[in-house]
Amino acid sequence: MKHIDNAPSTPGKFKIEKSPYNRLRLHSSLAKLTFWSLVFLGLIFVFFYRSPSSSSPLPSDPSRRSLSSSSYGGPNFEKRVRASAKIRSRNGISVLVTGAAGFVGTHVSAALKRRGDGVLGLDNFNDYYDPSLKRARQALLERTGVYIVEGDINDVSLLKKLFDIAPFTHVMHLAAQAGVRYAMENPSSYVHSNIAGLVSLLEVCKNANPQPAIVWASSSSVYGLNTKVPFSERDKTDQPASLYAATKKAGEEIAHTYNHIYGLSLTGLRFFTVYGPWGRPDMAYFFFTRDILKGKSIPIFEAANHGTVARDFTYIDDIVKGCLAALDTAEKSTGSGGKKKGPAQLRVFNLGNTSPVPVSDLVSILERLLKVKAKRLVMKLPRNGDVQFTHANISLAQRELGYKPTTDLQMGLKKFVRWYLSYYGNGKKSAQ
Ligand SMILES: O=C(O)[C@H]1O[C@H](OP(=O)(O)OP(=O)(O)OC[C@H]2O[C@@H](n3ccc(=O)[nH]c3=O)[C@H](O)[C@@H]2O)[C@H](O)[C@@H](O)[C@H]1O
Repeated sequence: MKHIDNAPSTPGKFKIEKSPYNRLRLHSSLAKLTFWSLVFLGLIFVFFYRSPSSSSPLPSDPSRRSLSSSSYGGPNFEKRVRASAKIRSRNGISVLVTGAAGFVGTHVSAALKRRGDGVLGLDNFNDYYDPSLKRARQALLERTGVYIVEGDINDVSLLKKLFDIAPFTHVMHLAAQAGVRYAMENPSSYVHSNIAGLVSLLEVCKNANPQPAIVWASSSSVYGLNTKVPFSERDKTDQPASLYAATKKAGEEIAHTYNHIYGLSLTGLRFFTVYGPWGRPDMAYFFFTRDILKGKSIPIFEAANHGTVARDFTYIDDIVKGCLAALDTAEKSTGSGGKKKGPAQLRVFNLGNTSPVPVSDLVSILERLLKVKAKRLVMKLPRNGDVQFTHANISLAQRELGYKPTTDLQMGLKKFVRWYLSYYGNGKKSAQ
């Protein structure tokens, strides 16, 4: 390094001297300079190629979120992937869970692991909301033996590599750009994750041998401006009210295509406003809790003419049961080598609670649980993609999956608040 420090900083500072001795010295200096420059460049090259991309915070630009698959590999990586994906129970399944550091992904991964299934997580740890919460979920899963590979669903070569190492029987696809209102701020992130990401995952699944069965997260938002309640899977879903909803609806159509052409077994689950411990800080119940504790006012939306805005809030444990039942009842894909060999299963289910609750009642329950009066700021429902109400008809899921939600909002929020206060230290530390 000393030689580099001593080297002239600009070529103009070189003085060409005429004597053979000086020429020799010059040649020798040039050789040394070239040698140490190469060593230096080599070190820079090694540093950039070997250092894990995770050491730097992920950029928020979704097109730059994908991590290079060249940074994955080696015997240690493969060993971890294999161990995590290994089935440890009779009749168990091996599941690739995308979005495993997310809210639903963490709970589903833990539940699968608990019953002896093989589980490998995949997550890009993006900064849509506080990544430290995702890291805490990751630590939780690691303790149960679930390894989360840090990578993006758009990284086809990484996905292929994972399928080469562990021939998954199932994929639980939960990685997505969530949030209804954020779609107006960052539309391209929805296209990147919910459309392009889904397609790259399905491309890899269709070529895998054997093809896995896929269960994935659609959304109640596909019902959009529907006014007929409760929402049934047979209802039309051609009036999405947000880009988020439109990308989830597009996902359902893309699923149809891959089922039709390649024989992939696909099950879409329309989740209805899922809440609970380890939840998402961008959701109303979560940031209402934070802001009530801080004494900040909370905006409560109401529809025209003081119309009630309501949601069919669904507790996470009920959703997990629905996800596991969907995996357990999924039939095998029928294709192989990218070719369809026969008709394959294609399903869509509502996973809701079937009892919509007005947002103002949600706030009242939180006030009681937190023992703090909320500063309510009632305002007109902004035109930002929100719909006035959601209400699931779950008879199909009941019949086919044995799905039966058991936790009402009162009980579910009690569990959430208990977790919130323990995680954020009785409100002293608070969610971002
Ligand atoms: O079922 C889904 O598929 C979606 O569920 C969730 O969306 P939503 O049902 O809109 O939940 P969430 O934002 O918690 O707002 C809850 C209520 O509070 C109202 N709300 C919201 C914000 C606010 O400031 N004030 C307010 O009254 C608001 O009008 C609404 O009535 C997921 O975020 C989404 O990713 C997707 O999975």
